[in-house]
Amino acid sequence: MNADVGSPMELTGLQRRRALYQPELPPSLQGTRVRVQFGDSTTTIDPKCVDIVSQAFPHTFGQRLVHFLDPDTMASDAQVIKEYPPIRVGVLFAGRQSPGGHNVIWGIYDAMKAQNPHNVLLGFIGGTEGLFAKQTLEITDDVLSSYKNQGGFDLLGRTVDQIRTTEQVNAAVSACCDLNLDGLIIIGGVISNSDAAQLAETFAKHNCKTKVIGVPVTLSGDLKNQFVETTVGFDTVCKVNSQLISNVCLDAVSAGKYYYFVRLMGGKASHVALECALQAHPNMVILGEEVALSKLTLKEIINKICDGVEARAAQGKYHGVLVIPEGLIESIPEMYALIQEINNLHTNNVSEEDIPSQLSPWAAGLFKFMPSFIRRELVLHQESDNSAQLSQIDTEQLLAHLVEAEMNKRTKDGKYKGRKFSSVCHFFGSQARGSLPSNFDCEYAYVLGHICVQLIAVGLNGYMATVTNLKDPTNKWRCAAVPLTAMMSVRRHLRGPGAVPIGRPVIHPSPIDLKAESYAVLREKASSFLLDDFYRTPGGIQFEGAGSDTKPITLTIEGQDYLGDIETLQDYLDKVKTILKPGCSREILKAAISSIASINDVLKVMSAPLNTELPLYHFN
Ligand SMILES: O=P(O)(O)OC[C@H]1O[C@](O)(CO)[C@@H](O)[C@@H]1O
Repeated sequence: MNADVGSPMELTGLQRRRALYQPELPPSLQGTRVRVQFGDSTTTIDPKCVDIVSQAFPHTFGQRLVHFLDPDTMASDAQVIKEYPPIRVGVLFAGRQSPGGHNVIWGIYDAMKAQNPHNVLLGFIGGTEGLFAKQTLEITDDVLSSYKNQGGFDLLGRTVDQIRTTEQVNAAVSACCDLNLDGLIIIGGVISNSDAAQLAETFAKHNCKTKVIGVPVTLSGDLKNQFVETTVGFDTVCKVNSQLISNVCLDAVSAGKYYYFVRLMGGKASHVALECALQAHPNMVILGEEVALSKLTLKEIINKICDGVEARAAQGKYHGVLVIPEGLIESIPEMYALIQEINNLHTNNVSEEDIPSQLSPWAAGLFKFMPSFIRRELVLHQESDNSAQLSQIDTEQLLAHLVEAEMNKRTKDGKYKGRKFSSVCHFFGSQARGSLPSNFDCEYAYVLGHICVQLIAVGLNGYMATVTNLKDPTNKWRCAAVPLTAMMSVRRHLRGPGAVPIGRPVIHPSPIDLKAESYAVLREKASSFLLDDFYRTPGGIQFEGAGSDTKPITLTIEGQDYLGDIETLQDYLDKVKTILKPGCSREILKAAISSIASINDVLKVMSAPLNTELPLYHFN
């Protein structure tokens, strides 16, 4: 565990100002009389897995959905939380760092103190290992003061995101019993929330009083389903990465000599890459989900990139920006098969050094074809969910290396007559993950913290705190809670009726929906992105004034009533106001919005360079 955890660093002027930002609460959480309503009983998101999940979670499966009611909502069956006897709650960061995590703790603390000043909140220092070792820090106003609205997870730190083995689960149970906890709040992504479900089941089975609640916090944005719209940290990370990508784009076009290969952290799914591509408009983006669906081989991907380089060279352009998700490597069919073989060898305790000699002949052939740096990275020890360490595999360098080789070959064969291809590689991971959180993440996290405390007060176990309608202003957010088992499924071997479930039920990362509007928009723009250098500069995160309340494009596009929602576009319109004729009023802006007929029009406006004339807005 890191000795510096919990020791506040000196705050800069900006940080001190950020510490003063007070997130808002939606009406359903304001006041002392919070009301909840129980909705339908749940099964699981995959109807084929109902039996297997219910058997694995006999005590916590099938619980009902919970909704927090606005003060003016009439509901005769609403349960009013009237009494708040003193409680003791533990909280830990169980997943990877994600901006906004500290605000979950702040939200928990404020809600607990509002309920009963005698409530005690204990933070586990060092995440899961701190939980097993009962290493706690009592959260107080003083402790929190320099962590409000700040990035990082350094108030408590984290270690290994796993509470799974019998030994680990037993240690967690005895920590909660010894510390006499009424609630345990686990902050993290799919892995941590799956472990939270298991722990909740164990507590229920042993009639333990501790209630386990999960909070969706991961930069990857992949804990997303019919109940969870987005995760804490995704917005900030996409904003920071989009800024970095757009900086790189402007640098590329300025010098006209490099191709930048940018890999983005974000786990197996490509949510971060999709959002950043919609924000910054790089020349090319290759998403893992589309590669997996089309079963594109590594060679086909390289040819696709080289064709793009050639097409640009035909226009006299020798620069460009390619964005890929870190999960791309696993989506390439032959690489997936190789990684699976390596994972199986790890599971059988074969050492990193011995893995190459134990691969099957075809896998050994592919492994040998890889540059030595990739070979070294592919055999690294696994993540806590037994998958490859995606952050450690330099896929962008592999692509740059193979593209260069192919461009040289095309030159030699006389097919390509342009200038020599030159690349620069980047991996954007911790640069964004350690950022000051956006207003959206600050608020979302703080609200989730409040929900957790209400759930413990009602005595619920094995739930995740959720908020929907996030594309709208906070006063329209809908607070709720969903049983963790409702999000669980089991991977199946084959598609179709003969599919056999394998493995244990967990919450799986959700891939990008290739039928969704946001992906359609990206595809529609692909050829323009490739050839026109249609770069967009979203700039740095804004904390105050115009732009400070913008939400992820993917979130707002997928929101049901996006077109009718003036607030969502307002910040953007504030920015383009500078190009409108003098005297243009707010009413005219509103009229302009209501005249936007289709999503494509909206996106045309959003992607237009800021000095472009927008006839749509010239009303006076
Ligand atoms: O910083 P680390 O420990 O390499 O973790 C990186 C991993 O964590 C995540 O951010 C969350 O699981 C992944 O996107 C990424 O692969």
